[in-house]
Amino acid sequence: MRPSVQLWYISTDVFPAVFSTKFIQHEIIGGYSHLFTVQGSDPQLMPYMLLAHMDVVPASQEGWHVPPFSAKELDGFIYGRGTMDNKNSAIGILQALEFLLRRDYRPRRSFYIGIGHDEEVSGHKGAMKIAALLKARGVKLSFLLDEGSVILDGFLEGIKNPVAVIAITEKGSITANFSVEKEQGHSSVPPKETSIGILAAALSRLEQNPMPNLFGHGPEIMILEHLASEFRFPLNLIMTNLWLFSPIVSRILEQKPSTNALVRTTTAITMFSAGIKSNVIPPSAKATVNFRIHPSQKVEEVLEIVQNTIADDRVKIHLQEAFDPLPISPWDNHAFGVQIFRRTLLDVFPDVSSVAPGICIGNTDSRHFTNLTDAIYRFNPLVFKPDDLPRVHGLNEKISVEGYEKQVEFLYQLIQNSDINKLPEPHANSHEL
Ligand SMILES: CC/C=C\C/C=C\C/C=C\C/C=C\C/C=C\C/C=C\CCC(=O)O
Ligand SMILES: N[C@@H](Cc1ccccc1)C(=O)O
Ligand SMILES: [Zn+2]
Ligand SMILES: [Zn+2]
Repeated sequence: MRPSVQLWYISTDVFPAVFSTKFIQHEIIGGYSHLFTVQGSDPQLMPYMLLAHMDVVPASQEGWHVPPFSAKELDGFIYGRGTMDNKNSAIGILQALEFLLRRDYRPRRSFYIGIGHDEEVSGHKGAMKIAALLKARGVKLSFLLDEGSVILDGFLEGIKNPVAVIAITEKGSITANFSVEKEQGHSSVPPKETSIGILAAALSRLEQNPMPNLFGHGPEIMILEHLASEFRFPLNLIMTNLWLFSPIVSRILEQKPSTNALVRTTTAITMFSAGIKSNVIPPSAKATVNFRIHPSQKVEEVLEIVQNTIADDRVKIHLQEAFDPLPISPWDNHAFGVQIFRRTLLDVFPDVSSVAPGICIGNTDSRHFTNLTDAIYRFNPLVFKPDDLPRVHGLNEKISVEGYEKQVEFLYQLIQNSDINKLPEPHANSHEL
């Protein structure tokens, strides 16, 4: 069935070579998502996949330097919702492919491009359907690359150079609805506790008692181990001796929200509603809490802690969505995807001094592809400074024109680098990365 609405930018007008090339098949999945199959010339080589999404979260009209859906350019930056998350990848992938095709490049290794339309609401109609279709076709992937981490610049005290962090797992998630019901009545004769008071106290206990700091129990410690030699003295000594210093380091990491997210299951009270009139005892109070689960925990363990912390059975818990952290993807010298990323980063980002494995603190469409490969990597070739992080889902999301060009260049090189059939022997130089 041909959907009635198609986004103008994924079209034959914008990407004429992509849409007219014989060895590329284009399909619309779930009404709006896109799947491109690029048939390589050598069927012996195992295919890979590039994933992106074109849907976005809402944007308020206030607080932006330019209207959030104008994509206006200001001082070398393109502003707009989706410029970092994740239209940059959706268009960047097609743009890189378009350039290669115009230069008559025929890939040797087949690959798939998936562009989802419902990532921000879990990807059940887009990415999940694409994954099911590929599975039904018997596809196995050598690796998959999606959004989820970036090149970090100035995030860690004591590291001078930008470092590429490639997420080898992503946190699990629980979205839980909490409610308290109590009898309605006249506010002149209030009970000792109202539904609002009971629920507010329970939520406050959740906030006041964060989940345990699990630094060292998951792959987050690998980030620091990989980056140890990047730190200036004496931090480098601390990072190379985490067996001794991890208690101090874990305390330091939990000070800032961005690094706190790496060391524990986070608790975010995101919605609250209650009350119907100023002189009516409220019959019910409701709240939504979003937990992002540390790689070393499971949904069940988190829920048990939640129950024990709330310790009040008048507070009812209803799960809206819950899934465990994702499996850990391979990270060693034989991991084909990692080799390709390293080499491509070396080609395109000479300033990046280190490539380290990390954790994606949000969730991505790639989590629907675990049946097709165990080598799922989440990485966008964008340089992030600390003040860029709040722009994702926030105000003034932007990408520099140069940054976007670098993203296209990265993908342009990555597609070509993936065409080697044998991994180069690791040599001293790439080892250091
Ligand atoms: C040791 C490393 C030090 C500091 C790094 C700390 C935090 C920064 C981590 C990640 C930032 C990267 C990406 C942007 C943030 C979240 C997006 C994740 C998934 C996106 C899914 C989506 O909402 O569409
Ligand atoms: N990617 C979004 C939306 C999402 C939430 C929860 C599960 C799946 C997707 C996020 O991490 O916030
Ligand atoms: Zn998002
Ligand atoms: Zn995203």
